[in-house]
Amino acid sequence: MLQLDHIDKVFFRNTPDERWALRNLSCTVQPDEFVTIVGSNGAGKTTLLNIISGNHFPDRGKVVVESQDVTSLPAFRRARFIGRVFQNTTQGTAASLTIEENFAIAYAKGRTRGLRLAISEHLRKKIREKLAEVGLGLENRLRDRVGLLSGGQRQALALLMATIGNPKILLLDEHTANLDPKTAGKIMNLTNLLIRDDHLTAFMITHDLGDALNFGTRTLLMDDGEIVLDISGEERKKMTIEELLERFSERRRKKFANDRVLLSTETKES
Ligand SMILES: Nc1ncnc2c1ncn2[C@@H]1O[C@H](COP(=O)(O)OP(=O)(O)OP(=O)(O)O)[C@@H](O)[C@H]1O
Repeated sequence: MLQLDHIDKVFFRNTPDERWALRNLSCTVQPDEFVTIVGSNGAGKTTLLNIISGNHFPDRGKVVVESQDVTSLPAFRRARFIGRVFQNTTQGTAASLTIEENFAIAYAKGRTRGLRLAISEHLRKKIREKLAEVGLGLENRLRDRVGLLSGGQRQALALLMATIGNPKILLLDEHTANLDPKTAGKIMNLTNLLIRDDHLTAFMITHDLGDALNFGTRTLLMDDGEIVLDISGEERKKMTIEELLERFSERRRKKFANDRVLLSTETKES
């Protein structure tokens, strides 16, 4: 489904500030896989999503989606088959537009024809059905401005908008990090439902090691531009947070360092 082949991404190459965000990174992901990504500070997690989405191009290596080499395809051309949701709840939606106008834009994204923002009855019905499934009471508020909604409601909208055009791949960049635990739980349930029902191949960056192991089907642990651990199946089912951290230390000969990850682990333990 998705193949990342020997990817290097270097910022400020040949300057004193040279940064290797990704180093010779290879990874093959099958359809229906839901990959959670955790890593140390500056490990390259967001850069990895940017390489998949086409927001960044690799300095070396290939990105292949369903046997098509998309390495040099820009983000707007990939929007047809890739949806993305960000950490910032205001980033995925336009506050000054109504719910249905936001959906119309999301639906038109990546399509060469039908770039009109007019909303057909068919689309309106589809939006209502999707919103009703979420259970946030938004299905009867299609003409409300998105700026009036709560962070959780906006993030639910961002998720539905990212998937309304039937993408193949869904990228989630800490999309629950700015929400309170209860709302984050609801958004994760919705995420799971959408991934399962729409048969999406998904990637989710999280700073919560528990979520990384509990959600999805496979976990990548990253450090310094590389995948240190790639866990799935029975091994993953049995894996505890402590074991994950131990395995990291064994491999890298250092302690795992991500302030936000360690903070969220400590908060849960106390
Ligand atoms: N646009 C950019 N310009 C210059 N350097 C960048 C850029 N984006 C990322 N980097 C650098 O590349 C490295 C990887 O960054 P990235 O944001 O991918 O890491 P991350 O794992 O998502 O980090 P964090 O968990 O701390 O958010 C870091 O050293 C970062 O400073």
